[in-house]
Amino acid sequence: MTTTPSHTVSRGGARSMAQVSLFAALMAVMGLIPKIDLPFGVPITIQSLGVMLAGVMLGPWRGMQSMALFLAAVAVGLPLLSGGRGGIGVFMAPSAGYLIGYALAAAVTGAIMAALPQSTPRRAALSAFIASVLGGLLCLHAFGVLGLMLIAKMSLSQAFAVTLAFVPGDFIKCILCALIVHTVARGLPDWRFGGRR
Ligand SMILES: O=C(O)CCCC[C@@H]1SC[C@@H]2NC(=O)N[C@@H]21
Repeated sequence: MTTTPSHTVSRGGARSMAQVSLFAALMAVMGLIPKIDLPFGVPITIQSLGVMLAGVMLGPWRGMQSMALFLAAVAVGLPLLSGGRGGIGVFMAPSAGYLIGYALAAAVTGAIMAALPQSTPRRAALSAFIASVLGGLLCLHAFGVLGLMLIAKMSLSQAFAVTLAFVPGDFIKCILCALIVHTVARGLPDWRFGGRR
């Protein structure tokens, strides 16, 4: 019978925690890049690329944890959202649906990434693109639309029109995510995208 030494387990756990923290920190760094404000209260921000990256790089569970950690830091008042915003009030603003969606979209992105081929850098990049479009774009926007309807009291068609404005930019982020995965897959061939075992 083979047993796993306890130090191996704790080393894996520590590595996992470090990766979760790293992607939460990456979101904070992305928050330093200025947002572009649009009239309806939802800014253009690079942070949605961080959501996609957390999902494809860490997988559903740890990707979601990293976003939850980031959102918890924002909720307690750290000014980590683009433009230096933070505090519980941001979860009552028109963009709150997107914010809540960060954690769930990372989970969906990660789950899709885990299910798709990644045997070569090119396949991993294509899988990352598909996972980002479905999770980091479609799923995130679904939460955004829900938030706009519940908080900003928009109709479904108004909320849909608002979210459509972000699609071209977010599509470019999906391409960037795929390019980053391609680079990581070439440089770190052992990396398990989507948290695959
Ligand atoms: O910082 C916030 O208050 C949340 C902003 C949410 C912005 C959403 S995320 C998806 C879409 N893409 C963007 O660039 N902006 C919106």
